[in-house]
Amino acid sequence: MATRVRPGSKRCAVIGGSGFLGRHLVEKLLDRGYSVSLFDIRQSYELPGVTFHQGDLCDKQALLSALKDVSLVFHCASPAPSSDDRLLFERVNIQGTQTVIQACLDAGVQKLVLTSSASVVFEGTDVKNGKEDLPYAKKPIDYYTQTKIEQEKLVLEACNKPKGFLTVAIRPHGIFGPRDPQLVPTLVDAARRGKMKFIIGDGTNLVDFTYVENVVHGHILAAEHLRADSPICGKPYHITNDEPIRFWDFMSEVLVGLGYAAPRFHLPYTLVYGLALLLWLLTWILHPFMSFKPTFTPMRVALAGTYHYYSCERAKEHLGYKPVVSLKEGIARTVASYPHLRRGA
Ligand SMILES: NC(=O)C1=CN([C@@H]2O[C@H](COP(=O)(O)OP(=O)(O)OC[C@H]3O[C@@H](n4cnc5c(N)ncnc54)[C@H](OP(=O)(O)O)[C@@H]3O)[C@@H](O)[C@H]2O)C=CC1
Ligand SMILES: CC(C)CCC[C@@H](C)[C@H]1CC[C@H]2C3=C(CC[C@]12C)[C@@]1(C)CCC(=O)C[C@@H]1CC3
Repeated sequence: MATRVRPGSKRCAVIGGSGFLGRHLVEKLLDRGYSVSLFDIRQSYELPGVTFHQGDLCDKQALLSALKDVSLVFHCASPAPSSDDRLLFERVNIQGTQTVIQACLDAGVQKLVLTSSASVVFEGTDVKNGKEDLPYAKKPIDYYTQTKIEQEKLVLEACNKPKGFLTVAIRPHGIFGPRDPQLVPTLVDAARRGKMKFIIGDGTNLVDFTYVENVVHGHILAAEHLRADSPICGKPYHITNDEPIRFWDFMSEVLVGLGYAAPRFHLPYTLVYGLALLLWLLTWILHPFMSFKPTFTPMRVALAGTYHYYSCERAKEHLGYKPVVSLKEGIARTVASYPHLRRGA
């Protein structure tokens, strides 16, 4: 076992720090006086105060050099859900997270903050104001979510006060903001291909979308409250904007803000879900001969047509969490950050 790093040291590591959330987290940590050891499979930027370590988190030796003299680790790396690659999710999110935990123990790290997902309790049916005591999904919506469940269990079970290793999991939902490679680009791509004319279901389903800076704020609060005498050790926390919005109103605000028309015509949920399932089956059967990625996957249809919003009361009570950017402001900042995705650009 390595020597423990001085508690209270402001040197931390961000695994997945080159990604969308990771980079916002790194930027805020620097603002708050931390120095950052960034570990990622790719380098996307350089900043003073950040030491970049390139490597795969399944490689313990590579991790160990990034964790030297670090007391606090944020683990926010994952393959993208859209990669739809079961073996990759298992290797990185499950085996890789075991490696991260072992490397933290070997390096004498004291605190590990995992970015989990509120979807670990979502089975494709309505969740209204879901609290952290909901059971994990027995039938998760996809392989990505299945491995996020296993990953969260591993990290929370690794919390060990006698060993001085404390863990906590943050469960954000529908993260959006500048530089997001997923939500806004997928939406705009669908709009440009004329696929955003329809509302799935009656359009009244409420959903959480969380501005990235609120997610970052939740992570830093969790790290700074993680002490042996605090109630947060080994627990998961929902972090949302605390402003559930109709899924289709959110999509419309982003689309209209970027100059596209809002969806108007309604289609029954079960019809679209059935079609998406059929399409998914067809792409699976045909995948040896052709590669085709449908826009409307069963997972996206379930997310677009059901209620899924979560209570962040526990985070408010234990972490003093309160969103720092409202949904309206978050949408305005996001829309302004994508001039290249505007209609006609
Ligand atoms: N975006 C969202 O709406 C939500 C995200 N989350 C969680 O938040 C976290 C961050 O997500 P987000 O920022 O959107 O994702 P990104 O894909 O933008 O960031 C993840 C980063 O991890 C890197 N990475 C992937 N595999 C490895 C590996 N084996 N070793 C080292 N680095 C690796 C990625 O590299 P590369 O790009 O090359 O794969 C990328 O730089 C994830 O854990 C995700 O599950 C939770 C809820 C909602
Ligand atoms: C084509 C449209 C019907 C939908 C376009 C937007 C979607 C790409 C996004 C709407 C909800 C998002 C979401 C995620 C990814 C992007 C969306 C499907 C996650 C699956 C990302 C990873 C998670 O942990 C959960 C997220 C839930 C919401």
